[in-house]
Amino acid sequence: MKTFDELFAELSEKAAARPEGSDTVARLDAGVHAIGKKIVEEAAEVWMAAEYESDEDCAEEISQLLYHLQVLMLAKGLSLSDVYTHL
Ligand SMILES: N=c1c2ncn([C@@H]3O[C@H](COP(=O)(O)OP(=O)(O)OP(=O)(O)O)[C@@H](O)[C@H]3O)c2ncn1[C@@H]1O[C@H](COP(=O)(O)O)[C@@H](O)[C@H]1O
Repeated sequence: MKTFDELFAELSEKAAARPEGSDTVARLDAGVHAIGKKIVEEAAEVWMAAEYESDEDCAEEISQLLYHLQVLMLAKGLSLSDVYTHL
């Protein structure tokens, strides 16, 4: 288990080190347009899970949406504080 901040730190390291076989690196290389489409897809899956699936499935979909939002933040060069300042 990891926190939002811990995942962001891990993904930031992946983006910098670009290890072989990293899904995150491949998604960053695909660009903002592809990442944005994935976010819309994951958001829809969160919605459907919330209405029709178990709480556990819904929580898993939410985790995936958070992951893809972090990938977009990295693609855009946004930090956690850039986002947190608006919370
Ligand atoms: N938390 C996640 C995470 N959540 C979601 N995903 C990706 O999002 C996908 C979920 O989307 P779908 O359910 O739509 O699955 P899919 O249809 O196969 O998705 P596509 O690959 O076709 O886009 C998963 O298959 C992963 O590719 C994640 N990929 C990685 N992480 C974490 O990110 C870190 C770095 O991962 P790597 O870059 O792969 O080393 C690790 O801690 C991982 O656990």
